[in-house]
Amino acid sequence: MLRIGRIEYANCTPLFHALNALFPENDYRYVGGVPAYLNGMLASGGIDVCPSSSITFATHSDQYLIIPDISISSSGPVLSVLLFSKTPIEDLDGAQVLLSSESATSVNLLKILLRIRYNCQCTFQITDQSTPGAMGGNEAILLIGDAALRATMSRHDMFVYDLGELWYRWTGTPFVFALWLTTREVAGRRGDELMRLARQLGHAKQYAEEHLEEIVRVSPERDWMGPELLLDYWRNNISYDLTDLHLSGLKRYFRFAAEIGLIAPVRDLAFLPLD
Ligand SMILES: C=C(O[C@@H]1C=C(C(=O)O)C=C[C@H]1O)C(=O)O
Repeated sequence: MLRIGRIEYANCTPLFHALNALFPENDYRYVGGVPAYLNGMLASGGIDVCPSSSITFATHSDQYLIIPDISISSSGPVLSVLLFSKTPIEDLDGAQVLLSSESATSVNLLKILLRIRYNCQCTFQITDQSTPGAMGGNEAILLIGDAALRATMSRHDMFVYDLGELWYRWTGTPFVFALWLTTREVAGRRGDELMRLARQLGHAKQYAEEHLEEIVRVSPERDWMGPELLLDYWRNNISYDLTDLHLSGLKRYFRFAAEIGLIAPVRDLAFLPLD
């Protein structure tokens, strides 16, 4: 039985809903959590495969395999990866910035944007705080996932920067927040099951795109986001694609990350073979 990590954010709801609706016979075991937790579970062998922070691949590119044709990404605003700041981003030089403990990719994206794009040297502190109001004496806070969506719906008087949008305006390429990753070790033992899952994810992706209105009616996020905003988010912000253009954005992100010493240079992307 494959153990699959399930990110408990609104961005994943359509895909997992579709996977279960299309293939009810699957005996997958789901393990829910935030990305940072699931990244750790995949690394320690507690799960076999999951949508993982994309930078996870880069940290051990000899150990991980990418499931082809699927991601969590955006080409422009993503709506759920947001920097809330008391000052304009270009004035953050010397400031201390709080970083969501749930993230691995977006925290490094922010570091790249601050250093390379805005020429700001900041200090960073990881936090479990999930509202912009809780940043105390710090200058800014990075929130991801549902915490970011909730924060943007509440009242505040801060500058808000959408990291998907900043990246797209800067580079002209999509940003890949999450890749579906497995390990070479699991692929050696359960290659057939992973290939079947990869095929099912392809179908689920298409089904999700075609049934968003149905899915919104039964999704738990509808209660606090409202059906219109949730549909809009799925339709116009979140994408599950992983095209060549996405991969060029991903490689550019890895190059920037290596340039400022966040990771070692990544030579090649490695994919799960599909036959
Ligand atoms: C688009 C998002 O991207 C998420 C950001 C991640 C990260 O920063 O490590 C990991 C998985 C994604 O779900 C989001 O948070 O909504």
